[in-house]
Amino acid sequence: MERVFGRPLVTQEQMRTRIRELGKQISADYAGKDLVLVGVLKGAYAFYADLARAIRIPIHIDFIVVSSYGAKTKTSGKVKLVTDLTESIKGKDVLLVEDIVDSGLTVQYLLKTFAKKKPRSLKVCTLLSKPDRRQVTVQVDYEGFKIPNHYVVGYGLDYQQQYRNLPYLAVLDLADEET
Ligand SMILES: O=P(O)(O)OC[C@H]1O[C@H](OP(=O)(O)OP(=O)(O)O)[C@H](O)[C@@H]1O
Ligand SMILES: Nc1nc2[nH]cnc2c(=O)[nH]1
Repeated sequence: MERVFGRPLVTQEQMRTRIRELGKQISADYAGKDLVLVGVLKGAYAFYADLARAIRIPIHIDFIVVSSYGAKTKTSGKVKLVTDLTESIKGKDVLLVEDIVDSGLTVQYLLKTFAKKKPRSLKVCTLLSKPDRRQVTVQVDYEGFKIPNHYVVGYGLDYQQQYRNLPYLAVLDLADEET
C-alpha cells in the first residue's frame, strides 16, 4: 500500500546547508588532530556520506552497527552491538556520527563502550535530536536540527527497514499503526 507522507520536515536544501556548516565547524575544531569519524549504522549512512565530504581535513573512516528499535517505533531499551569497529581508536580523536538522538540510550551505550577503548577525545555529532523524548541525559557536541516528537523517516532513517533512501526527512503517517 502506498504510504502518504506529509510535507518534508527537513528539506534536501536545508540538509545541504546545515551539513556544510557542520563540516566547516568540525574541520576547524579538529585541524591538526587525528580524527576518526565513526558512523553509527544503519541510520547514519546518508548523513555520514555527506558530512564526511563536507569535512576539509584528513580523516579516518570507520563504522559500527547497533540496533535497538527493531521493527518498532519505540526503543526496546536494549542496544544490540551488531558489528564492531574495524580499527583501534586508542589515542585517537573520535567523533561519533548519528542520524538521530531520541531516547539517548544508543549514544549513552556507545559513549560508555568507546570510553573503555581509551580514545584521546570522544564527541558526538547528530543530524537530528528529539529533546522531548530523552530518557537519559547525553552529551551532544554537534547537532544539525532539533525536531519535534514525531517518528521520522528518510535520509537514512527507516520504518521497518524502508524509506531510508527518501532524500528528505518526513513524518511517517502512522494513523493505522502503533504511535
Ligand atoms: O536515542 P535512541 O532512542 O537510542 O535512538 C537513536 C537510534 O535509533 C536508530 O537506530 P535503530 O536502532 O533504529 O537502528 P538503525 O540505525 O539500523 O535504523 C538511530 O539510527 C539511532 O542510532
Ligand atoms: N526512523 C526513525 N528511527 C528512530 N530512532 C529513534 N527515533 C527515530 C525516529 O524518529 N525515526
